[in-house]
Amino acid sequence: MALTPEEEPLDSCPRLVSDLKFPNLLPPNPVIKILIAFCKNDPVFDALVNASHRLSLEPTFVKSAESAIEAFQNPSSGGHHIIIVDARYPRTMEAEALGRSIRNSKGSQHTTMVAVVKKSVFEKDDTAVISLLDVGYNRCIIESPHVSICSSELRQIQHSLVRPQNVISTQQALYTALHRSREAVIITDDTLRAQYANRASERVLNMKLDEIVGRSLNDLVTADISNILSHTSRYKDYDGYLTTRRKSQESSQIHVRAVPVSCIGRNPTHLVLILESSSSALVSSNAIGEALQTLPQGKEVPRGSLHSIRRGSFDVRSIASDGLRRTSLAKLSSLPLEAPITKVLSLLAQVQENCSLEEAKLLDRVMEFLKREGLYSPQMKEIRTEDPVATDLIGALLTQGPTNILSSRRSSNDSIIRGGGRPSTGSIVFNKTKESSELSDLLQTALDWDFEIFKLEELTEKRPLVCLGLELFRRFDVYATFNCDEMTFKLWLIEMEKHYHSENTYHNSTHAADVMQATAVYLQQLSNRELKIMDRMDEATALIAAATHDIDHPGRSSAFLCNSDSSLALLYNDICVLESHHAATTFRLTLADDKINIFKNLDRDMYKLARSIIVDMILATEMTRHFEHLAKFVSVFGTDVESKEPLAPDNDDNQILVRRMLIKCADVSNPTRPLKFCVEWARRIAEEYFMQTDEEKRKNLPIVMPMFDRTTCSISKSQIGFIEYIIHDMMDAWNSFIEMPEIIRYMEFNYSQWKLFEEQGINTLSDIKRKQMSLNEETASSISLEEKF
Ligand SMILES: Nc1ncnc2c1ncn2[C@@H]1O[C@@H]2COP(=O)(O)O[C@H]2[C@H]1O
Repeated sequence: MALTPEEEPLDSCPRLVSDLKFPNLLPPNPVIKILIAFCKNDPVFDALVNASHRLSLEPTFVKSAESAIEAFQNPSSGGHHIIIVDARYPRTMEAEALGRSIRNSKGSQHTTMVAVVKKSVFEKDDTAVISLLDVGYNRCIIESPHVSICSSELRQIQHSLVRPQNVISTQQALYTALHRSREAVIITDDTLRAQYANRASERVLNMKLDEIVGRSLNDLVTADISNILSHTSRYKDYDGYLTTRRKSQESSQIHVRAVPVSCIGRNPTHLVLILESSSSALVSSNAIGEALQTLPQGKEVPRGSLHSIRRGSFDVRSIASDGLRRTSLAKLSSLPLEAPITKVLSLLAQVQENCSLEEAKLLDRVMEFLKREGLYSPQMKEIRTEDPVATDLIGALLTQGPTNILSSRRSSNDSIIRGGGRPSTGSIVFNKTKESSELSDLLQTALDWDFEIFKLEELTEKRPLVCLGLELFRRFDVYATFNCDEMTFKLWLIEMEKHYHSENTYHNSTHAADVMQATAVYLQQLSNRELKIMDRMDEATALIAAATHDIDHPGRSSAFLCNSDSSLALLYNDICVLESHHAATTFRLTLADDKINIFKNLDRDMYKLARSIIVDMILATEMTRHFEHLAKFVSVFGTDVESKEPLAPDNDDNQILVRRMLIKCADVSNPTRPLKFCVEWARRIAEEYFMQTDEEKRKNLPIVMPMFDRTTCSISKSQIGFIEYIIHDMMDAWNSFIEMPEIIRYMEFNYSQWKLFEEQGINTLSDIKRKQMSLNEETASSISLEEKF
């Protein structure tokens, strides 16, 4: 039968260590090295040498105190387990001085020092022996010329002194492990006074180590200590929650596991406390944290392996590894709960274990931010603009839901809700003469960035969407991709355009046609690049989304709809009201009539795909998530214009980012168009904003953008702010992806012109109109903008 390590004879297992119940950390270097410092080779010396050979020790011999110190301190010696010094002749070998020097040398704390003394020393009195012990010798032995006596002495020294020292020496490695441990560990005596604390406990308790060690647990946490002791004195682990007494911070809940340990005797002499605060929990899912809070507190748990001691950690697997918790959390742990952000938090928690207290505090703050909603959404206060018009505009664009009543003005007029503008139901009959050659000439330029959108509006009597749509759908093979005839698309476009409100100055079908045209130019540019970024289905769905992205827009913002308790705001719970309505209207109208159902020939999977792309793209035009979309795009594709090799979207997530960015850039492309278009769009949006403010005043509603008052507003300033805060960075990022430097050139030129206008006092709508007339004259006399750059 195999013997257990404890039962094996010591000689056959020289590295065995007494009766520790945990797996031993084996001492290094099983060969025991012995340094024998004897000034002369007499029979006593010979007997010791023979005995050390008999015990397979590795001896080194020196003849003086100096050479003994040198040999001991020599790094190549690798350290000696035993030093035997001849203390019989103090004049030739100063044993006490040598002992002192050795003990003062680095690395001697685990070396056993033995002095050989004359028999007469023992017989007289023990003062000489005590002096030797006092300077650091562990043992004094009587000189003997007999090998067997020396061998017996050495064997006893080896067992009673060297081996325990070897075991103790390995504690250094265990303390290092403990000190670097992720979990906070505090070891207290049996009265719960801290005797040891590792580095992680600094973070959990927010105290320095020297403030923790020596303190009673009562001073460190709020806890019913008697409750803990009542468990641990009966050799039961305690498992529960304590509240920290954090310095200059709010106190927080920590999970504690107290494990009683007995170092001497039968009763616990120490308690090992394993602490974990919520911020360093490995699994930061709130669901799990809450689940834990609901578990029984201060529960007695069976004593067990090291594995079960680790249960204090919020690691799902270790939590689920024991009794009650296994049953209650088994389901949770088997669910795919880990989100990417959870992994990030977990990695940061790991970093936190090995950093300074200051760094750990900073990481705590970082982790708090990461746990918040809307990671990419800037808070309004972080956008600093001196100009109130820009503040108004950017604030309104980035804010969802009803206007904060405290931050807006109200007029005194009492009135009720404004209904959405009624879509015109007139059928589309083009003026044959206008439609003819001029129109077809214009459509030839359908993919030019300086496409004359307002000329198309005029030629089509404010119905540009159908004409341009048919042209672009043809160019991008949309009919083939959807396996659907041109007539269905024509009827569909007519129906969609009918649901744009022609009375809106900005959000009408000309804006839809303009966004669709920008989308087409971007698609064309992407397909010109070597990279296969968009397939035919991507192109078709992008054009369709652009055509309908503002359908049935009431000419008022979502905030207005929320403030006026409109039915749409009620339907969509004040969330993403308009964009949800545009997407829903697109599908509701399209599916309602087979004659216009452009999806009718797609199989179910294709239809689902097309629908999800279109809905996602329309929703992406919602401005409250502008910075989120932009930041995600930049984080994947960067903004390095110099980089010649654009990154291809290599997965579905990245493909989505490109589509969203594409429609967003098309939606607000007006500041990147030639100046005369840019100015006209600015005039149109300003007029729409003014109408909203007029109505808000009339109806005593909160005023979403108080600065957009037709009597006082500076349109130039609003455009400067819009370009600075919304357009500039987005177009930079987009240009670096698709390489269309003209959008940057136009944007920069337009920006400089708005600055000039502002200096010249060109601010109001009538100022802008006058400016437009002069711009048109300039164009007529063919002064190209390019020449002006
Ligand atoms: N030139 C501009 N000046 C100010 N705001 C603009 C301009 N162009 C677009 N916008 C705003 O940006 C928004 C983008 O989404 P919407 O089309 O819903 O509504 C648009 C306007 O509110």
